[in-house]
Amino acid sequence: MSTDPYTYLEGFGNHFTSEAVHGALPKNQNTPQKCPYGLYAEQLSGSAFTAPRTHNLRSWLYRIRPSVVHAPYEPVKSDLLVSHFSINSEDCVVTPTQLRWSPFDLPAKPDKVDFIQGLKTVAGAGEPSCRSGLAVHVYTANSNMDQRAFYNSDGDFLIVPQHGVLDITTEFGKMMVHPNEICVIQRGVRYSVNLMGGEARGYILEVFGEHFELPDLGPIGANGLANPRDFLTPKAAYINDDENKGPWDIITKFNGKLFKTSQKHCPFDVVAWHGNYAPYKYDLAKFCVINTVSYDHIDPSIFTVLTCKSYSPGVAIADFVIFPPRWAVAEGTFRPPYFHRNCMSEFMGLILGDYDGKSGGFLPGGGSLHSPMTPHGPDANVFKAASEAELKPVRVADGTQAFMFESSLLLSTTKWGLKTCGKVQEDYYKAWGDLENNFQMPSVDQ
Ligand SMILES: O=C(O)Cc1cc(O)ccc1O
Ligand SMILES: [Fe+2]
Repeated sequence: MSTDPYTYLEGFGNHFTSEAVHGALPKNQNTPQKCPYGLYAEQLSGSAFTAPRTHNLRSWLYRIRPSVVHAPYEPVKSDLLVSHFSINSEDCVVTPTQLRWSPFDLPAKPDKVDFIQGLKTVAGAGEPSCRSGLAVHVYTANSNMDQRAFYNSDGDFLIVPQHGVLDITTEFGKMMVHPNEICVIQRGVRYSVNLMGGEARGYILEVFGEHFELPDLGPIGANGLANPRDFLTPKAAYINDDENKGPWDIITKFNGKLFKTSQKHCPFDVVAWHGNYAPYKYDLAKFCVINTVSYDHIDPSIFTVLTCKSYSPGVAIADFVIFPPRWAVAEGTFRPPYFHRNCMSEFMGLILGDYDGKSGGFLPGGGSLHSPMTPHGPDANVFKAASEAELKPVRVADGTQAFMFESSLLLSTTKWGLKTCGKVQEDYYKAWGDLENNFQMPSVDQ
């Protein structure tokens, strides 16, 4: 069990209420003439005011000062962050080549790099101003954000820590996120990340248009996969300026570029809040795994934790899929991932251990990208071993956690991702080179 000093509100998409001080939420209304205890009321919208109820997201924050009390914004250099992936963009390259990255480097000491300074974009599609598309980033950091806070104006971040524990202070309260947990911090929410172990590395899926939802369960029924009650949202917690003197830097990613403003007061001064637009975390070990109990390899969509839907039924802008520890029992079946050519883009990462589709080269903190219609599948060693394995029930993936960001969009790779990071394995294609011609012509008398 990982240690977490904080307590949370349980449930996915609930209309929560949370008070750090009893009586701080106004009774029966959102905007009273005077809020309790002299607080200011502020609404944070996550959807158009007029979005249908099923998709309407907003929270009311009751805070010591409204967020608007700050200096003008100024640009901050942020060359390695990319959010525009058009074919003409100077920042990115398109290639159908199968790509695999060795683990991304942690910052070299004595450089001090915090969570935001350590963000680098690997791939993506679309762009935020038209609210369409996604980006895949990695973060590598070795210092706390301290009195720096961040909010993303472009989209929601689904953060997948691979190494190091993130102690995240948000406007809504505090969350501790360990490797093998994930968190979602939505567009507009302010937060600051401190590192429990001194260093951290992980992956981020950013979606520009819509928000993450639990996948529909169809014939699975009402239960299973990621169960709603296992999602945890912070409880209201605030810092009063008297305890923590400014100035604070507030950084935002706005249409792909970073901007900074400063303010004298702490942004984490929300004494109470209510609503259904709030960050959350989820422990991947709680995933209720469903799979075949008879034969054949089931498509990895059966392991979807969260999805960001497009307007086309059943087609995701991005799915977050995991490959959790489980029993493999399929009879008469080639059990690892099959050879395939997918109309979707598949970016994969590894949190812990190894992945049953590859016999080496895919390591924790690294990644891979298989683009639309680009062939891929088990490497030659995995194919041979799984073709000959005795098919008794076995535990697979114990002590491991691989994941996939799967998108219906074609991902471009950034120049940093393809070249500057220096982590692309040029010989990745050789993983399949030893797959032999095993064809045996039937003899004429058969
Ligand atoms: O390519 C991969 O390793 C991901 C994947 C896993 C699987 O079990 C089936 C299809 C698929 O794309
Ligand atoms: Fe695949």
